[in-house]
Amino acid sequence: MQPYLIAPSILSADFARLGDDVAAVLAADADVVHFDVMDNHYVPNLTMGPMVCKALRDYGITAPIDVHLMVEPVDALVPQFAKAGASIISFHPEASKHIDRTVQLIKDHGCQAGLVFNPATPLSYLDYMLDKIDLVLLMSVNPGFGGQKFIPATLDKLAAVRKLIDSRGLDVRLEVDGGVTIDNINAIAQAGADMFVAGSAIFNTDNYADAIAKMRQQLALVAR
Ligand SMILES: O=C(CO)[C@H](O)[C@H](O)COP(=O)(O)O
Ligand SMILES: [Fe+2]
Repeated sequence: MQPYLIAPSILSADFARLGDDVAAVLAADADVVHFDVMDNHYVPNLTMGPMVCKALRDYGITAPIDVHLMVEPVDALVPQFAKAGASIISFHPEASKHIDRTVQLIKDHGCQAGLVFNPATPLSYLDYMLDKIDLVLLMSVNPGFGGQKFIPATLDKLAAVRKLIDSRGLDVRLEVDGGVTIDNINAIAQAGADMFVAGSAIFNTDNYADAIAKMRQQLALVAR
Protein backbone atom coordinates (compact mmCIF):
# COMPACT_ATOMS: atom_id res chain seq x y z
CA MET A 1 0.00 0.00 0.00
CA GLN A 2 1.21 3.52 -0.75
CA PRO A 3 1.77 6.27 1.88
CA TYR A 4 -1.36 7.94 3.20
CA LEU A 5 -2.37 11.18 1.50
CA ILE A 6 -4.57 13.92 2.96
CA ALA A 7 -6.48 15.88 0.35
CA PRO A 8 -8.41 18.89 1.68
CA SER A 9 -11.53 19.58 -0.39
CA ILE A 10 -11.37 23.25 -1.30
CA LEU A 11 -15.16 23.24 -1.61
CA SER A 12 -15.04 24.41 2.01
CA ALA A 13 -12.24 26.96 1.48
CA ASP A 14 -12.80 30.72 1.38
CA PHE A 15 -13.59 31.32 -2.31
CA ALA A 16 -13.03 35.07 -1.92
CA ARG A 17 -9.37 34.43 -1.13
CA LEU A 18 -8.89 30.99 -2.64
CA GLY A 19 -5.18 31.16 -3.52
CA ASP A 20 -4.20 32.21 -0.02
CA ASP A 21 -6.44 29.61 1.61
CA VAL A 22 -5.14 26.76 -0.58
CA ALA A 23 -1.54 27.85 0.10
CA ALA A 24 -2.36 27.93 3.82
CA VAL A 25 -3.75 24.39 3.89
CA LEU A 26 -0.72 23.08 1.96
CA ALA A 27 1.60 24.89 4.39
CA ALA A 28 -0.36 23.11 7.14
CA ASP A 29 0.98 19.78 5.76
CA ALA A 30 -1.77 18.74 3.33
CA ASP A 31 -0.57 16.55 0.45
CA VAL A 32 -3.04 17.12 -2.38
CA VAL A 33 -5.63 19.74 -3.38
CA HIS A 34 -9.07 18.12 -3.89
CA PHE A 35 -10.96 20.19 -6.46
CA ASP A 36 -14.74 19.56 -6.64
CA VAL A 37 -16.36 20.38 -9.97
CA MET A 38 -20.18 20.49 -9.85
CA ASP A 39 -22.34 21.33 -12.87
CA ASN A 40 -25.91 21.79 -11.57
CA HIS A 41 -26.90 18.87 -13.78
CA TYR A 42 -25.15 15.72 -12.59
CA VAL A 43 -25.34 17.15 -9.05
CA PRO A 44 -27.61 19.89 -7.69
CA ASN A 45 -24.85 22.44 -7.08
CA LEU A 46 -22.52 24.63 -9.12
CA THR A 47 -18.88 25.24 -8.21
CA MET A 48 -15.78 25.91 -10.29
CA GLY A 49 -14.26 25.06 -13.65
CA PRO A 50 -10.86 24.89 -15.38
CA MET A 51 -10.25 28.64 -15.13
CA VAL A 52 -10.11 28.38 -11.34
CA CYS A 53 -7.70 25.43 -11.58
CA LYS A 54 -5.45 27.45 -13.87
CA ALA A 55 -5.69 30.45 -11.54
CA LEU A 56 -4.38 28.30 -8.67
CA ARG A 57 -1.44 27.16 -10.80
CA ASP A 58 -0.74 30.75 -11.90
CA TYR A 59 -0.86 31.79 -8.26
CA GLY A 60 1.97 29.34 -7.55
CA ILE A 61 0.25 26.22 -6.22
CA THR A 62 2.53 23.31 -7.18
CA ALA A 63 0.94 20.46 -5.17
CA PRO A 64 -0.99 17.79 -7.09
CA ILE A 65 -4.52 18.91 -7.97
CA ASP A 66 -7.07 16.09 -7.69
CA VAL A 67 -10.03 17.07 -9.89
CA HIS A 68 -13.30 15.37 -8.90
CA LEU A 69 -15.64 15.82 -11.84
CA MET A 70 -19.31 15.71 -10.83
CA VAL A 71 -20.42 16.58 -14.35
CA GLU A 72 -22.36 15.02 -17.22
CA PRO A 73 -21.20 14.67 -19.94
CA VAL A 74 -17.54 14.32 -18.98
CA ASP A 75 -15.25 14.25 -22.02
CA ALA A 76 -15.22 17.90 -23.13
CA LEU A 77 -13.86 19.00 -19.76
CA VAL A 78 -10.94 16.54 -19.68
CA PRO A 79 -8.58 18.41 -22.07
CA GLN A 80 -9.56 21.70 -20.47
CA PHE A 81 -8.66 20.53 -16.97
CA ALA A 82 -5.45 18.87 -18.17
CA LYS A 83 -4.43 22.15 -19.79
CA ALA A 84 -5.39 24.03 -16.62
CA GLY A 85 -2.93 22.00 -14.53
CA ALA A 86 -4.90 19.04 -13.16
CA SER A 87 -2.80 16.10 -11.93
CA ILE A 88 -5.56 13.54 -11.36
CA ILE A 89 -8.97 13.59 -13.07
CA SER A 90 -11.73 11.38 -11.68
CA PHE A 91 -15.26 10.98 -13.00
CA HIS A 92 -18.46 9.12 -12.18
CA PRO A 93 -18.73 6.18 -14.63
CA GLU A 94 -22.51 6.49 -15.06
CA ALA A 95 -21.95 10.06 -16.33
CA SER A 96 -19.85 8.86 -19.28
CA LYS A 97 -21.26 6.92 -22.23
CA HIS A 98 -17.87 5.30 -22.95
CA ILE A 99 -15.96 4.80 -19.73
CA ASP A 100 -12.86 3.20 -21.24
CA ARG A 101 -12.62 6.02 -23.79
CA THR A 102 -12.88 8.69 -21.09
CA VAL A 103 -10.13 7.00 -19.03
CA GLN A 104 -7.93 6.83 -22.11
CA LEU A 105 -8.64 10.50 -22.85
CA ILE A 106 -7.48 11.46 -19.34
CA LYS A 107 -4.28 9.45 -19.72
CA ASP A 108 -3.62 10.75 -23.22
CA HIS A 109 -3.67 14.23 -21.70
CA GLY A 110 -0.97 13.28 -19.20
CA CYS A 111 -3.13 12.97 -16.07
CA GLN A 112 -3.85 10.11 -13.73
CA ALA A 113 -7.37 8.70 -14.08
CA GLY A 114 -9.89 7.76 -11.40
CA LEU A 115 -13.40 6.30 -11.25
CA VAL A 116 -15.81 7.62 -8.61
CA PHE A 117 -18.55 5.57 -6.98
CA ASN A 118 -21.59 7.09 -5.28
CA PRO A 119 -22.85 5.27 -2.17
CA ALA A 120 -25.30 3.22 -4.29
CA THR A 121 -23.15 2.80 -7.42
CA PRO A 122 -22.19 -0.86 -7.90
CA LEU A 123 -18.53 -1.82 -8.00
CA SER A 124 -19.15 -3.82 -11.20
CA TYR A 125 -17.86 -0.80 -13.14
CA LEU A 126 -14.42 -1.97 -11.96
CA ASP A 127 -14.72 -5.40 -13.61
CA TYR A 128 -12.94 -4.40 -16.80
CA MET A 129 -11.39 -1.11 -15.64
CA LEU A 130 -9.43 -1.66 -12.41
CA ASP A 131 -6.17 -2.42 -14.19
CA LYS A 132 -6.55 0.65 -16.42
CA ILE A 133 -7.01 3.32 -13.74
CA ASP A 134 -4.80 4.94 -11.12
CA LEU A 135 -7.42 5.59 -8.47
CA VAL A 136 -10.77 4.43 -7.12
CA LEU A 137 -12.71 7.12 -5.27
CA LEU A 138 -15.53 5.96 -3.02
CA MET A 139 -18.05 8.61 -2.08
CA SER A 140 -19.05 8.31 1.56
CA VAL A 141 -21.85 10.89 1.10
CA ASN A 142 -24.15 11.58 -1.83
CA PRO A 143 -22.28 14.05 -4.05
CA GLY A 144 -23.16 17.72 -4.31
CA PHE A 145 -22.42 19.29 -0.95
CA GLY A 146 -19.73 19.52 1.69
CA GLY A 147 -20.40 19.09 5.39
CA GLN A 148 -22.51 15.92 5.20
CA LYS A 149 -22.31 12.93 7.52
CA PHE A 150 -20.17 9.89 6.63
CA ILE A 151 -22.32 6.93 5.48
CA PRO A 152 -21.07 3.93 7.55
CA ALA A 153 -21.77 1.30 4.83
CA THR A 154 -18.81 2.84 2.97
CA LEU A 155 -16.48 0.92 5.30
CA ASP A 156 -17.55 -2.46 3.88
CA LYS A 157 -17.36 -1.10 0.35
CA LEU A 158 -13.82 0.18 1.01
CA ALA A 159 -12.81 -3.23 2.33
CA ALA A 160 -14.22 -4.88 -0.80
CA VAL A 161 -12.26 -2.58 -3.11
CA ARG A 162 -9.07 -2.97 -1.05
CA LYS A 163 -9.40 -6.75 -1.39
CA LEU A 164 -9.89 -6.44 -5.14
CA ILE A 165 -6.84 -4.16 -5.57
CA ASP A 166 -4.58 -6.31 -3.41
CA SER A 167 -5.75 -9.60 -4.89
CA ARG A 168 -4.77 -8.37 -8.34
CA GLY A 169 -1.45 -6.96 -7.05
CA LEU A 170 -2.27 -3.50 -8.39
CA ASP A 171 -0.92 -0.14 -7.31
CA VAL A 172 -4.26 1.67 -7.46
CA ARG A 173 -5.02 4.36 -4.90
CA LEU A 174 -8.19 4.03 -2.82
CA GLU A 175 -9.59 7.45 -1.99
CA VAL A 176 -12.57 8.26 0.21
CA ASP A 177 -14.62 11.45 0.00
CA GLY A 178 -17.30 12.85 2.27
CA GLY A 179 -17.72 13.29 6.01
CA VAL A 180 -14.14 12.31 6.87
CA THR A 181 -13.15 13.62 10.32
CA ILE A 182 -10.46 13.19 12.97
CA ASP A 183 -12.88 10.82 14.75
CA ASN A 184 -13.54 8.41 11.89
CA ILE A 185 -10.34 8.57 9.78
CA ASN A 186 -8.75 5.69 11.69
CA ALA A 187 -11.66 3.32 10.96
CA ILE A 188 -11.72 4.45 7.34
CA ALA A 189 -8.01 3.68 6.98
CA GLN A 190 -8.47 0.31 8.71
CA ALA A 191 -11.07 -0.50 6.06
CA GLY A 192 -8.45 0.05 3.36
CA ALA A 193 -8.46 3.68 2.18
CA ASP A 194 -5.09 5.33 1.55
CA MET A 195 -6.18 8.80 0.41
CA PHE A 196 -8.54 10.95 2.46
CA VAL A 197 -10.57 13.91 1.26
CA ALA A 198 -11.68 16.22 4.06
CA GLY A 199 -13.31 19.58 3.48
CA SER A 200 -15.30 20.88 6.42
CA ALA A 201 -13.24 18.94 8.99
CA ILE A 202 -10.19 20.99 7.97
CA PHE A 203 -11.44 24.31 6.56
CA ASN A 204 -14.11 24.83 9.23
CA THR A 205 -11.46 24.94 11.95
CA ASP A 206 -9.25 27.90 12.81
CA ASN A 207 -6.09 25.77 12.85
CA TYR A 208 -5.60 23.67 9.69
CA ALA A 209 -2.20 22.36 10.85
CA ASP A 210 -3.73 21.07 14.07
CA ALA A 211 -6.60 19.31 12.27
CA ILE A 212 -4.24 17.67 9.76
CA ALA A 213 -1.75 16.67 12.48
CA LYS A 214 -4.56 15.03 14.46
CA MET A 215 -5.65 13.11 11.35
CA ARG A 216 -2.06 11.94 10.82
CA GLN A 217 -1.86 10.86 14.47
CA GLN A 218 -4.94 8.70 13.92
CA LEU A 219 -3.44 7.27 10.73
CA ALA A 220 -0.20 6.43 12.53
CA LEU A 221 -2.20 4.10 14.80
CA VAL A 222 -3.38 1.95 11.88
CA ALA A 223 -1.72 -1.46 11.62
CA ARG A 224 -0.63 -1.87 7.97
O1 LIG B 1 -17.18 15.67 -3.42
C1 LIG B 1 -17.61 16.27 -2.45
C2 LIG B 1 -19.06 16.48 -2.29
O2 LIG B 1 -19.73 16.00 -3.38
C3 LIG B 1 -16.63 16.85 -1.45
O3 LIG B 1 -15.33 16.52 -1.83
C4 LIG B 1 -16.89 16.35 -0.05
O4 LIG B 1 -18.18 16.48 0.37
C5 LIG B 1 -15.92 16.95 0.94
O5 LIG B 1 -16.52 17.70 1.92
P1 LIG B 1 -16.68 17.23 3.44
O6 LIG B 1 -15.36 16.70 3.91
O7 LIG B 1 -17.09 18.49 4.14
O8 LIG B 1 -17.74 16.15 3.48
FE1 LIG C 1 -15.06 15.51 -3.90
